[in-house]
Amino acid sequence: MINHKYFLHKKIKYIWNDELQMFQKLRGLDGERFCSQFHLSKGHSQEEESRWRNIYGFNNIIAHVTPVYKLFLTEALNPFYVFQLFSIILWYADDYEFYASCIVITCIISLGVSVRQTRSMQRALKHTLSPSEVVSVYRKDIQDFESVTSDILVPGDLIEIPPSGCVMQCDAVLITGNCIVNESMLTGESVPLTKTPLPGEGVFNSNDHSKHILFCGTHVMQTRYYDNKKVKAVVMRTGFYTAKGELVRSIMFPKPLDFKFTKDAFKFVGVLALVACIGMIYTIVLMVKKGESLSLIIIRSLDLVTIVIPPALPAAMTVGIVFAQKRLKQSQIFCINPSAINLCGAINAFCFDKTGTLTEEGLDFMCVVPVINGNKFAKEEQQLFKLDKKDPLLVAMATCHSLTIIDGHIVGDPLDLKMFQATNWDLEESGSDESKYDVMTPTIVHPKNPDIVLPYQVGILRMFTFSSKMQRMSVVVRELGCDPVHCFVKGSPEIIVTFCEPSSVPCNFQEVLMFYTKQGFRVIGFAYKTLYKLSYVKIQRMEREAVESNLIFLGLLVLENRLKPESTSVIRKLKDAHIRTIMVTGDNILTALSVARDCEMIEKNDKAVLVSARAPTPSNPVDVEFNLCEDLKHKKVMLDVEQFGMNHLIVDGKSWLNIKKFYPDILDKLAVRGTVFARFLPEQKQQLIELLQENGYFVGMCGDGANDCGALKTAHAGISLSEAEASVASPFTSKQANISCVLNVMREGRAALVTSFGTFKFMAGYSLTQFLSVCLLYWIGANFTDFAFLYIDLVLLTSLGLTFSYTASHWNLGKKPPSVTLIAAPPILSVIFQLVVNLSFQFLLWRFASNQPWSVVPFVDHNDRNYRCHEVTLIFAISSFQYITMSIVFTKGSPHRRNIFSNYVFLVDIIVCFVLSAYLTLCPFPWLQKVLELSLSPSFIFRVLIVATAILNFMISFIVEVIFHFLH
Ligand SMILES: Nc1ncnc2c1ncn2[C@@H]1O[C@H](COP(=O)(O)OP(=O)(O)OP(=O)(O)O)[C@@H](O)[C@H]1O
Repeated sequence: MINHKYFLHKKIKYIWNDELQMFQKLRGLDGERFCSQFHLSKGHSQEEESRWRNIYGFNNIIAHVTPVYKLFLTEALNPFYVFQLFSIILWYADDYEFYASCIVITCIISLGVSVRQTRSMQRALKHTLSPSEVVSVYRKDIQDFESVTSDILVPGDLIEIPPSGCVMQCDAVLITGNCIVNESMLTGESVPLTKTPLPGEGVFNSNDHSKHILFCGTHVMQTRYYDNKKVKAVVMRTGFYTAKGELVRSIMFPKPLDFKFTKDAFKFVGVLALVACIGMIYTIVLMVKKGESLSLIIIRSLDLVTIVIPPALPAAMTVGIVFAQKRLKQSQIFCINPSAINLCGAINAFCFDKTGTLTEEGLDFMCVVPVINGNKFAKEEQQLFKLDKKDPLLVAMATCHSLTIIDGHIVGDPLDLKMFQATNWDLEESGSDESKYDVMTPTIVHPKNPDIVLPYQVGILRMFTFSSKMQRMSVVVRELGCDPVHCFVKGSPEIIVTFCEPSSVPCNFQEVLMFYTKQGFRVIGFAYKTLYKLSYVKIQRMEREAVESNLIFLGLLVLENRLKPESTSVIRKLKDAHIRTIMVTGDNILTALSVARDCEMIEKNDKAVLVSARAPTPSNPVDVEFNLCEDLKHKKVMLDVEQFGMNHLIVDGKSWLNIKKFYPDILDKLAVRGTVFARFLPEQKQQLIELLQENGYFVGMCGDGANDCGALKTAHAGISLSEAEASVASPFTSKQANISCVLNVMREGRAALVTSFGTFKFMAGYSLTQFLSVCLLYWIGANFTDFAFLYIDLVLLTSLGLTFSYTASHWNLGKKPPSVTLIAAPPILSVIFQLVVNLSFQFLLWRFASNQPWSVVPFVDHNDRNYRCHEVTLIFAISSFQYITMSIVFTKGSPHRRNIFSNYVFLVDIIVCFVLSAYLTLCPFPWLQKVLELSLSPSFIFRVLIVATAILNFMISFIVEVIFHFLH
């Protein structure tokens, strides 16, 4: 047994590296190594395996359900409860026994609730994790496969993937055979993918070779290998180091979000601590002057600290998030990182993927445009049966895809599926009848209604899968009984022509391409070449570059990709809310522009300006052009983005790359003004999001495919449209397959954010006013009674508890009357009143929300600090005066002094209230604009309600005062 120094952090092991003299994160076999090493792997012997297990541990992802006592202890040690404990001791020492006892009870209850919540979350997570399965693993020592449970697997093991498929229990590199997998857990995309064996040469890189990796938790639906040989894979990562492990870790330990609001909240708590210090000094000076005992001075001054810093603040601020998450779940939107919900409320730019997100996943076949006579486009053809069955373009469409048959149905990429259906050919997977071929092929295709005498069948011998980064895929095929093999390549037309002999590309290629893309069609290019005397083995060894070179251009396939019906209205609503909408897509720039116009991202009368940039040359040191898209031929060269005013800039991936490299000073402007970013590679999508974030935007991203993963992860709020309930790709996953989930997420985000703001203000205002009152009372030689504290804190807490879920904030406190009969009345009245007010506020909020979702938020403009400050000041003022009024009635001081003071404050209270109401409703000049803007929104009603609540509370105070007067 090897002993190694290590520590575990969030389920990941960090091992001491003697050479580097530092701890290093443990990795699987994804470190630096050659691809050939995987192919040469012979697995482990049992002894080797136990040595590896000593380092990597068992291959299981276990989410433990922590015992209650442990959870209780862990929770009790959290600073909030430690602070509470300190306060409770202090209160007991200060003879506030009853109050302290009540707080002990509430603490125990709230501890119990949070322990229960954590346990139910842990149990739910545990249920989603599947138990270990039996796998067949190769043993070097016995030179054969043996069945073992998956939890003993270690990196380097050679395993067999069963023909009927399985759920992967580890990350493994495929070395022989093909696998059809569903990776929705990983990418959100539920289209079956074909995984092919790792090439034999080159340096292994887990990102670049992801098409050859079977990821843990993904579903292998079927495997393929010739002659029923075993499909083998080498285990690369196990346990929490795998893709599924990463997902579970991201649920268990969500990424802390760097949100300004949280930072500001912490800063504010710092300010409160400062206020507490000032209070302490004030108390010490005051009490020393009055000649109080040392113990009393210590207790009273520390007491102030417990008042100023509200210990329940962090807990209270998350309540809005909990409710938002629940409601999101009801609308089939799942969230694995709840703290991202608050961030959604601050989003001011939203990026959308095009295909499958704004437009339908499925496509409609429009036509093909074949090339004839060497290099001329023929007329477009909509009826493919008119083409000869051996026409290379038709054969390319029938063979160049990654379709497969599962449960008797042809499945795969929607584009491939539509293209194949249009050919009216049949697809057969290799089965019993493999004798037809000199070598066995996994898939054959042939025209429907085959010619019995001279059947025409084509076998697909090799496939290079589609990758967004390469924008193409290719196949090597051979006609049954014939020698030559054909290589067919299909992909984005711009890329395909770069691999073609220039003489085979029609000279009007750009014009024809533009003709279709301008109308919003999705255009795919085809090319091919023929090779002779290639054995099956040679074909299997061919490099992708050898297949995809010196090609002959075959023609174009035109498909229609319709807009989803919900897209336009959602985009319009986002624009109404002044949220920037951006399209970032892998498709052609003109197709993207046309879709952007259709969904009104670029409105009818708006101008779109195409930005194209090339590398500088000595004669042209700044080669950047800005062309108005309506008239591409008329080149309008300008160098300053500013000159285009509010026009929409559109740019493609190539120009973006050049701008990034050669003209970085205009990159920021481009990101800020750009509306359509087309032909973007997955990493460019991510770069754009990062750049927007650097420019101060809170960015959301909605996408559906594997090519959006990076962007979804980087965005503040990534929403993945997927059938899976959770994917590692993004914090949010929506089962609604359209972008209306964006509105839901943002609405809930805004509501949660407002609740957090409100709760924060309430808690801070509450503690500050209590602080003021107590300071005042110390000054007049009095303090709250035990019951007064209890009443203030508990009534408040009760009303808070009842209304947390619904309201942003509330500022009213009850009033303790002098006679026993009236003691209960104001608190009950107050709670009922608060409840009614808040429920009606909630009702109004949601009523308005459904009609005009974007006006519900008081903080429409988050950057307007003045506006926020004013609001805080107002509410502080109201609550302070109310609090002071009430505090005087509760004092332990002489009734005489209390009365005089009470009446005096009461009067000031009413005057202030009147002034504030007038200020709120009439609003002087600098505010007029804002108030008018807000007067239609419930936030205005909310303000009126606050004032009304305040007035009613004063009226209650007044009645109590009158009764008090009569009683004495
Ligand atoms: N199955 C496929 N085979 C060959 N080429 C394809 C295939 N699917 C897409 N392409 C080409 O590759 C390009 C890039 O594809 P990618 O999936 O990155 O983006 P997209 O689907 O066009 O758009 P979006 O990013 O909006 O989803 C496509 O525009 C198309 O020209």
